[in-house]
Amino acid sequence: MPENTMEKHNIVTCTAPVNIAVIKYWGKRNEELILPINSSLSVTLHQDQLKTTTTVATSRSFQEDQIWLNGKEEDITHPRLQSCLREIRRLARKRRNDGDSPLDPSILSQKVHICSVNNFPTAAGLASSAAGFACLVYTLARVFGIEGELSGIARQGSGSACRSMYGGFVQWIMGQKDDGKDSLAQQVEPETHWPDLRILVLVASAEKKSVGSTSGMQTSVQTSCLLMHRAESVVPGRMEEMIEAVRGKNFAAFADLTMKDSNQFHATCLDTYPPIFYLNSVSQQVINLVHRFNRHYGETRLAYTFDAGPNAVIYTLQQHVPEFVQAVQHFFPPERNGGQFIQGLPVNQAALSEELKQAIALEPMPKGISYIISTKAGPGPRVVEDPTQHLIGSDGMPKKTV
Ligand SMILES: Nc1ncnc2c1ncn2[C@@H]1O[C@H](COP(=O)(O)OP(=O)(O)OP(=O)(O)O)[C@@H](O)[C@H]1O
Ligand SMILES: C[C@@](O)(CCOP(=O)(O)OP(=O)(O)O)CC(=O)O
Repeated sequence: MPENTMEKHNIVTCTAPVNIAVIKYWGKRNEELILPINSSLSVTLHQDQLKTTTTVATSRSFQEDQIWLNGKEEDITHPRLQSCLREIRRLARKRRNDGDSPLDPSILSQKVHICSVNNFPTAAGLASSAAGFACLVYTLARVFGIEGELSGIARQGSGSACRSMYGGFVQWIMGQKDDGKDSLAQQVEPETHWPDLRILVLVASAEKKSVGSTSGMQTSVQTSCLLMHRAESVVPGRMEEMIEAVRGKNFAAFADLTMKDSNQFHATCLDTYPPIFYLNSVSQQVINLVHRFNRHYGETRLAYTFDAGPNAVIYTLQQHVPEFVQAVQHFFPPERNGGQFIQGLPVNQAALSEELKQAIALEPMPKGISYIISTKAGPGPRVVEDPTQHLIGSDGMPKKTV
């Protein structure tokens, strides 16, 4: 690498959030463009707890495009990475040709080095592909001087990634066009809209999952008639109801829809042939716990939702968090000397009443849940201004600490 590499390379670092859908995306009508068979809606989680950080550098001295993910070099020829790179370079070229690019035009002929880390387990059903591709597209756009709508490009990395381009409450409108130009994410309400909403990620397993979302939903589209019914006759109405519940901060309506939609998504997995099982016995116990907790109080105080894995994500209001966390600790007793059971936003101590314990009445499952991440709704992708945070060093390679 020549000594003057540093002067010559452009470098930008950004972070992007995870999102957890409350109306699920499952099934594509176009695999290559990643166009869904139904609209979906999610909450963007706060980056103080869960985030991807990505640095992109360009230099005349780089021989080829390269990517390192969590310290390991990955295959840059992956079609979805190629789609994102191609679309960003295409837009950059268009800006240059239109004469409105602020950039040194030579950047368009330069190769990129991309280095990315997730501060949570990759491919464990914690939506790493969503944060990962949102961060990649956002960072590339900054490097290549592109502004404006980017969710349509993030979508081509991973469908759910388009929703991570915005903070707060976000819908992905499925669109109708064959070229996908109208299949975009849109913010419904910002992260400040519902300040007492809390999100708890119950990590049941940080193992890599058995059936990935991409192949799982392909088999579902091919074999499940329940999925088609869901997409055509159930989701359109639910989207409207969910937007209304979010806008009105109606927790009971939000929570009931969230649970029903998660259950229907897992029902379509069971209706897939051969069936796909993402929930395990711990997930089922969490479902029971939530319903019994709600029944005891005669109102919906908690909602669960599960993506393509066994980890439960709980939506609740701030005032119910301490008691729920106590209940989880009681029915899933953690390892004595295990690490911190509750990570993220601090949770106050609470007493667990005998009445509630008896109402829940589950057989305890020791170590069923490894830890809980406590978080809330948060903002969309951000540029990191501090140059010491770059993941790529002055030699153009990932820093040793990455
Ligand atoms: N920081 C990142 N930058 C770029 N790509 C990433 C990043 N993190 C993850 N990915 C890509 O996403 C893949 C994991 O996606 P996968 O859909 O299997 O799991 P998931 O996103 O954790 O779960 P799900 O989306 O089903 O909730 C990785 O193998 C990698 O290709
Ligand atoms: C269950 C889900 O999390 C599925 C996410 O699927 P992906 O976005 O990971 O799939 P691809 O588009 O094939 O990359 C539901 C959701 O996030 O809406």
